[in-house]
Amino acid sequence: MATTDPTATPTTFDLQGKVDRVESTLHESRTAAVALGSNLGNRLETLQGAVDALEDTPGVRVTSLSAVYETDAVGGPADQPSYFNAVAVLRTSLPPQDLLERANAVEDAFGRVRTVRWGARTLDVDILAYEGVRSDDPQLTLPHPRAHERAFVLAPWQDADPQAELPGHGPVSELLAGLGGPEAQGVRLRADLQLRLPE
Ligand SMILES: Nc1ncnc2c1ncn2[C@@H]1O[C@H](COP(=O)(O)OP(=O)(O)OP(=O)(O)O)[C@@H](O)[C@H]1O
Ligand SMILES: Nc1nc2c(c(=O)[nH]1)N=C(CO)CN2
Repeated sequence: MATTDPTATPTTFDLQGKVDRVESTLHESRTAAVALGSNLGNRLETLQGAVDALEDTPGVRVTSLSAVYETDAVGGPADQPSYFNAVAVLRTSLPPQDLLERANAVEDAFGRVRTVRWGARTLDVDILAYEGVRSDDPQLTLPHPRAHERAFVLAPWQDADPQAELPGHGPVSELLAGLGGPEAQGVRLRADLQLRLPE
């Protein structure tokens, strides 16, 4: 009888997973750094929209924002428009994989089309680091495998968090200095532009 009783039928509903999520939302908050880039459309509006969308995510709070940098495109097809790049520092209770899913959803919401590797895009959202987590999973490599060699990442990251460290590589400020500073890679501060930290 018990097997036909609907109140006693096993279900695929993942109650434990749900409980784990609620628990993590309530109790655990970690620091993550996220790189934002845009070289198509209204670049500033898109970066601000991405910041707002991240802040609107349950379990995510944007705690610090960099200045806006205009940067020469690195890699991909020649003659791409320049990028606007920025970095947001977050406190989040989302696990890394959920944060990546949200980052990809925000890219999609801003019309990101994936065709050519490193091709022009309305919006790129990369997770630079998540607390001290190290992972070589190709779906989510942490820290970001190319962050240490990219002035378009390091210069805004240093703004948003002057004490930032890239796990396994050292202080962001030293990595940036080691590249010859922002200008050596065509990274220019746009002091006339600013992103707003959500209220
Ligand atoms: N730290 C990370 N942040 C974002 N995506 C990552 C990360 N590690 C691995 N990935 C994976 O990389 C895949 C390709 O991402 P994407 O197309 O945005 O690359 P890209 O930004 O063009 O290049 P790059 O990885 O050099 O910044 C994503 O589908 C994602 O699963
Ligand atoms: N200047 C600049 N170049 C890039 C960027 C970027 O955000 N800025 N993103 C890339 C893939 O993530 C590839 N090249």
